[in-house]
Amino acid sequence: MIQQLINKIQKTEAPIVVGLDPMLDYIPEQIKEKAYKEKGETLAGAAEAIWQFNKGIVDATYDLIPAVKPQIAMYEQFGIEGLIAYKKTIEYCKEKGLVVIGDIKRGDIGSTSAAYAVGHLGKVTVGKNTYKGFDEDFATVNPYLGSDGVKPFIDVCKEEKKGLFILVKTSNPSSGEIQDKLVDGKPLYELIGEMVSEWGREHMGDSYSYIGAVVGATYPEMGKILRKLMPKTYILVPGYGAQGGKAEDLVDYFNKDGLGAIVSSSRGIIAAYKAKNYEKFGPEAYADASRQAVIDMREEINTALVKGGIK
Ligand SMILES: O=c1ccn([C@@H]2O[C@H](COP(=O)(O)O)[C@@H](O)[C@H]2O)c(=O)[nH]1
Repeated sequence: MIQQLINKIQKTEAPIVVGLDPMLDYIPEQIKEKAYKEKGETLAGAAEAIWQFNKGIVDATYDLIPAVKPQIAMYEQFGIEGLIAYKKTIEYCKEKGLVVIGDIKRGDIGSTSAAYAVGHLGKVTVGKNTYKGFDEDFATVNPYLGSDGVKPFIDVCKEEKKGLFILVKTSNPSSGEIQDKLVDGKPLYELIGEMVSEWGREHMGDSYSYIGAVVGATYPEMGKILRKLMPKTYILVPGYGAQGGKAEDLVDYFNKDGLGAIVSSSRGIIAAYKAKNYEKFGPEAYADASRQAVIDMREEINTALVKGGIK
């Protein structure tokens, strides 16, 4: 799957993931009204609204991008109905040829991680039958329970030819409270980066490992260090746009081959119609605003890569 992701990045010339984080506040009134008319102001109504909203965005952007990253929390808040919308979104994105990165941030003791891995990336056996649960292509994993929490995900990825992005240095303001603490004289995120690189060495695709890392766009100095520490690791870079990450800060997350990083933006794309730059589109044309925001993000990143001597 890592090579498929790379091929799509090269084909679209867009090292970009669109984050599908459909908060009700971002969904235009006409979509919510229709969904509530059909299913009421209920969890089912909310789930219908987020599904229709996602569908509009995917239809408007799928030809420009390699991948999407649905954030499971935005669906889980609506209970089972929300999870059905999550699954429908995954299936639809795959039909459209997109790679799906499930932002699930799981990780637990070994036996529980194994169940998460099966449910999201693998197959479960029921009597004589086997079923795929959510069936994302990649999942995000929290490694802070240690290797027994990560290994079950790696085993399923090997079996299913899928991949992971393991949290190394997250984009949020307080990530340093834990992740920057010195352990044996080194920041914890560097130690985790070394572990991810080591796991990746044993699980290589053609040129990059299918065991990737998450490094936030909001910490470019650390991104530069981690790029060198994990040369064969694909880096998922959240925090672009709404959290303040800028294209010119991201050049050092890439390798000289122009690959090695994929930048994620959620609110900056899906709620673009609410931003000043795109307000001319209005809520009716929210999906066109998202399309324009993807085109602009691609241009910003590629221009920064050219200026930085990467492309
Ligand atoms: O370090 C991390 C890891 C994951 N995320 C997730 O990415 C999106 C960011 O949304 P924006 O609207 O583009 O800010 C969201 O789903 C986070 O849970 C992250 O931000 N930082």
